[in-house]
Amino acid sequence: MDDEIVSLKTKLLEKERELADLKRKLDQTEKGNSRLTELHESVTDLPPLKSLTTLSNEDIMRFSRQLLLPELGVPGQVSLSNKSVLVVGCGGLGCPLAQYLAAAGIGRLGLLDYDVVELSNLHRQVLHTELTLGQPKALSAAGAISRLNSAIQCVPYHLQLSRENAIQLIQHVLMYDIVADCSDNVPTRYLVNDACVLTGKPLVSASALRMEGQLTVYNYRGGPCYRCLYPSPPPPDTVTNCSDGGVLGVVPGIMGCLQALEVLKIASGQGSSFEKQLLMFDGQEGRFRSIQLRAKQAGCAVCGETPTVTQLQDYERFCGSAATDKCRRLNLLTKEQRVSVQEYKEIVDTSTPHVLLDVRPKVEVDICRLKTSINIPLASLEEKKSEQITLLKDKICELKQHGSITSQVPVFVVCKLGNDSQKAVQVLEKMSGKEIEPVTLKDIGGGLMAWANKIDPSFPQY
Ligand SMILES: Nc1ncnc2c1ncn2[C@@H]1O[C@H](COP(=O)(O)OP(=O)(O)OP(=O)(O)O)[C@@H](O)[C@H]1O
Ligand SMILES: [Zn+2]
Repeated sequence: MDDEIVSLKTKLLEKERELADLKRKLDQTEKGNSRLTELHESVTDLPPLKSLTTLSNEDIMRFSRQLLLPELGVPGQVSLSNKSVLVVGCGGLGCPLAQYLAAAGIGRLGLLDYDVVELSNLHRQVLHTELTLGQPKALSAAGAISRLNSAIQCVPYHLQLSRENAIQLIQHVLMYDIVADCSDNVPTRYLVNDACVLTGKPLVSASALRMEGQLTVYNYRGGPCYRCLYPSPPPPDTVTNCSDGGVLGVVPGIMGCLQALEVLKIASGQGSSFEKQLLMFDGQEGRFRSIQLRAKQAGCAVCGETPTVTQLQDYERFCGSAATDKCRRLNLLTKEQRVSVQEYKEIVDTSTPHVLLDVRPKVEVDICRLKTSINIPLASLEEKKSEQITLLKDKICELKQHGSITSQVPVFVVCKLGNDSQKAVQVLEKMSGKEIEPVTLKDIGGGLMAWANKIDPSFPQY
């Protein structure tokens, strides 16, 4: 009976989570759509980008150092001031990109982001500050940009780019000339690509993770689009983002600056160096490499000769993952194999003998850990590293020797968010009764961040 109640409660919790996710999505779309309408009503008041042909004395003074470049000169600078750029994502790439475009005198900047500024953003998202924590990133970035150059038109969009609003945003009302993809998830990359192909805009795209970065210009002067190179999305669980893999702030800084350089070259009429090339930066080695990309594909679903994608799609379904990097939640186990953090707290409070296995990489364990845990990173478990497995064997042995457990030892597995720990339970299930003694395995749902949120507010979040 008790089991049935626990299982029903777990089911209810899962459904409540799903419902909360759906509500969040609905809320975002509704807010996004109404904001877009409001915004477009307000931006119709913006003066059209002037078809300037000369520079004012103030412009000459402000831009004097770049005006001296024969590659730019007065015609290039005038061209910049007549161009508009939509920046998708005001994070690690979008901040430096927007900063340099504004400083260089681009005519109009659209700054789009659905998220708000968090403390963990400040090491790399250099337009945001301690004073703008909690503010929408689009507004925080717009404030910083306007302080840098009040002459440019800066349009903040605090909303999620979606299939419903992308074409309208890029093509109608304000008409952006160039789009820069500074987002951090695969569905948004396909969405921005398709929207650029359907509206005929060049797309300057970059990414950064850990110590590495990449940059390409898509859909420009006969070059390939993103889909020409990646016709189908990668499996969702092979994609790592900054909050999982980490990133050194200066790496997106470098990539965002390179993106700005290509945007400025396109906007000033010099063309780009990367419409058929992929630039790769390795910050550890301090090395840049550039490789030739495969050409535009006649059979490409969106830019090919007989396209099948003629309007925007459901990209989350296409990619099998959310268009944000916030809520990737795997569901690999049965409810019997999982406990909530509250249930685990009871195990601790009642001093029930058990092993707590933390499967995060060592760098993360060095940041914070639960005192009683032992650490075997998921990768070591998967590789069955004997040294590490011995740690677990010894711990199981210890519990048995103390005589506190006569049946199978319960092993609770934890990680940061409750995804890797599920994979670890699957690996350990196969080892139980073979490489290790038979054990009862339970995953701690939501991981240490759920522990910090729901049980112990003094536990660090990262
Ligand atoms: N579809 C989208 N519409 C609007 N903004 C988006 C969309 N997809 C991603 N973004 C934004 O792009 C930015 C990507 O930047 P970055 O990865 O540096 O930031 P982050 O998501 O805050 O980082 P972290 O992973 O550390 O939390 C984020 O601010 C995110 O909100
Ligand atoms: Zn294509």
